[in-house]
Amino acid sequence: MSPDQPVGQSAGQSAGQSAGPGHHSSGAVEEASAAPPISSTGDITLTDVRKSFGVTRALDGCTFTASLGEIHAIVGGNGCGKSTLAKVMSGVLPADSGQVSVIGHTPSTPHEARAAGIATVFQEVLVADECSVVDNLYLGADELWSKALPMKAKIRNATAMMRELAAVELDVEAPAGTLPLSVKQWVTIGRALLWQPKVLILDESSAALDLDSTERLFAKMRELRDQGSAVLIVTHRIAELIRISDRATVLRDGRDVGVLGRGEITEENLLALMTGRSEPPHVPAAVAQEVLRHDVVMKTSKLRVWPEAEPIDFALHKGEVLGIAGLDGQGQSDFVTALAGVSRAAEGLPQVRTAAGGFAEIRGLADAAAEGVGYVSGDRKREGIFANLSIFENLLMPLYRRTALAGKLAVIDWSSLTAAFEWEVERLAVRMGERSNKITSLSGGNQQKVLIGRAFALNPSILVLNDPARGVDVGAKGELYKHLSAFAERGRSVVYLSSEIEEFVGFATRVLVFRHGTLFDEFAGDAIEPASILEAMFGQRRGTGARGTGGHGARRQGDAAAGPEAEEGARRVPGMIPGSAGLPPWMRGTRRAGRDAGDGGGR
Ligand SMILES: Nc1ncnc2c1ncn2[C@@H]1O[C@H](COP(=O)(O)OP(=O)(O)OP(=O)(O)O)[C@@H](O)[C@H]1O
Repeated sequence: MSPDQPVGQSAGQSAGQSAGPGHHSSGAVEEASAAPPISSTGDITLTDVRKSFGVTRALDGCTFTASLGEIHAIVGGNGCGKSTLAKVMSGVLPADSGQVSVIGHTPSTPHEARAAGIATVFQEVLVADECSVVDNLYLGADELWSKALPMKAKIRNATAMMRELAAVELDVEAPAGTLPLSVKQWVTIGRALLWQPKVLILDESSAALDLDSTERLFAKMRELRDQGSAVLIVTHRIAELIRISDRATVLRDGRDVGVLGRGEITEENLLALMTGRSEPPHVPAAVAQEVLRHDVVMKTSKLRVWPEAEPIDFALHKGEVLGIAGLDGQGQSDFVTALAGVSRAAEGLPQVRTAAGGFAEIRGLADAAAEGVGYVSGDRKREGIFANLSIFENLLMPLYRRTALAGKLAVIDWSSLTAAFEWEVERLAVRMGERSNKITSLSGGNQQKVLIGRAFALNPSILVLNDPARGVDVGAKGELYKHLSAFAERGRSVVYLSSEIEEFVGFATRVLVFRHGTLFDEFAGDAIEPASILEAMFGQRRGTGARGTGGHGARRQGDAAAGPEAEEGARRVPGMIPGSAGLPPWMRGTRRAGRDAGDGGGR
């Protein structure tokens, strides 16, 4: 640390000082208004920063100021330069020009940044799968204090840290590769927190976290802020951002276009600054009741996502936009991946209406593709992109065979492919350079748009989307809803799983809430409203009940009142450890309430 580094309000803790995991006690969740007043001194000051990648101007004269003791959001559309700004502050990328001062430092390497007390959690979940959790947590730490720390102490620290952050009892010596995405995300966050940073930068770090976990992350962020650190967050989850941020800086096309104070951070203001327009995104009116009278195009009968879960009788109608909600790990992801043929349910097969008017079973991806069922995953790294291929190939590869002239792969109809590419790229507003560039040259949100474009390009009759808008900016989300609604209005159907319940409002015609691996409640039309859906997710029935759902019996009536034992029993799944139902083997007896159980399927 340099001598002129401002000292945080708490703490007497210097950057890089090991606080140890035991230091990280969960603070009570309080609202942003409890924040200390923001100092006007620019503890973090970037002035007129420019950074280009070839012809792409990622930062084009960007100025950014944040203070110690605040939670400051960096917001903007996909590809506007947020991650680049985070990387410049973290010493990952050098600025081409402009001044960078982060608590008195201009780090030129990540190592320098870390030594100065700047810790960053990057957008992609960077975990070495083959290494243990403890090694992952201490990754990159060896040269400094952790070298002196005996392995036993590291294991103790790592166990305590994961217990506190992720609320799981982990075997921290086991390889991290088998962990679900949400727990891996906690490993990356834990790695940053081990340093008790003076500046913590979180780039889309709640994207893989469920509701409970996000609350724990918020508590941690507030704790750090109250201790005098600056917490900078990049997120597209507007509702979360409004709740947690003390200030927000909005970027557009590589420049800062406005700073909003606490009371000014509203979706309307953010959208106006991000897009330069003031009208909200167009969302067509719900056609909830009408659509339920349409033909059934997909159904399940007594399908069980887990062996001991209650069976699911479900019907999707022509023209429907069906939202799927639930706390993480309640079976909703297993359900939608089964619908799309990506995974198999424990019992039963989904059925889809065929062109001939009958129903065909979906046993796998080939059946799904043959019957026009498309799938978009929110976990693009694991289930979506081909990192070594171009943007063009990533969007259109599944079409190569279809468009091959005379049915031969060797003769590809490039002109129709190009037309399809241009159509999808334009309507999804993908911000990109050359189409031959690797897909990894795109920002995270733009990569996701390419995956969505791929699904549309296959012209499916049913589109199953598994949390597709992760990392997609609010403006582009509005566009996506518009395209999906238009798709449904043309007589197609949409199944849309989201971890952000606000996404359903004004978009879905019906929402099904999952709990304990089965349908728990249902909302349609005007009843689709975040607070009620949230209550249902936590076991309070507020909707019309899950119609057509078989055999919930007594537990359906008494779910909320049945008490912790009944709750635990209901979650028990064969092959899992009693008392930690829903948990894979790498988790031993747990205090987590099963809410954020690793949702291995489809994520
Ligand atoms: N390594 C790179 N090579 C080429 N272009 C890049 C590279 N990194 C970023 N870009 C481009 O710079 C622009 C800004 O990217 P950046 O990742 O900072 O955007 P972002 O605001 O974080 O977007 P998102 O919200 O989608 O994550 C984009 O157009 C992106 O394609």
